[in-house]
Amino acid sequence: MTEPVLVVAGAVLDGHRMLLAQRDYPEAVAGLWELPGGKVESGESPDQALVRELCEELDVEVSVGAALRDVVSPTDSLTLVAMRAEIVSGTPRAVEHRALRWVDGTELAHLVRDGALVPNDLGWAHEMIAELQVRRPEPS
Ligand SMILES: Nc1nc2c([nH]c(=O)n2[C@H]2C[C@H](O)[C@@H](COP(=O)(O)OP(=O)(O)OP(=O)(O)O)O2)c(=O)[nH]1
Repeated sequence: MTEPVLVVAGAVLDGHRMLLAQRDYPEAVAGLWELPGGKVESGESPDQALVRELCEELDVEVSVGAALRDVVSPTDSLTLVAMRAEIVSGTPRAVEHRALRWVDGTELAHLVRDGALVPNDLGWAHEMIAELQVRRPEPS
């Protein structure tokens, strides 16, 4: 039996906001928002793969933190893990995506409500909405 493909995605955080990337392909998910990332290659750890993917896709260097709670297995052949990350150098730009945007917990909740997130990321979205709301600064 072939091993499932492991995909690692980054919950890139800056204070109370998280970075989302808008897919450009395939057609079924084009225009929907996801956590940037990609497939772990042979010989790589998930952390190494995430650093490489975010360099390729966003042109930034990141440090990788803790994984999100849910591991998503939409099919027998695909496993998705998401890890928190912070940018240590560079300003993200959409190298392979249609667009990028930073969202706070409320904006992320609205994207979920509107069906604008890739379906496989919904489990992570609920975890991140709660986390981003806690990180939100008190109104002054
Ligand atoms: N990157 C990423 N992929 C996701 C997410 N959710 C989700 O179901 N996927 C799926 C879509 C694809 O089947 C697979 C990863 O595709 P990808 O196109 O990002 O990966 P990649 O850069 O390594 O691949 P490729 O385009 O070079 O073939 O995981 C997510 O949040 N981020």
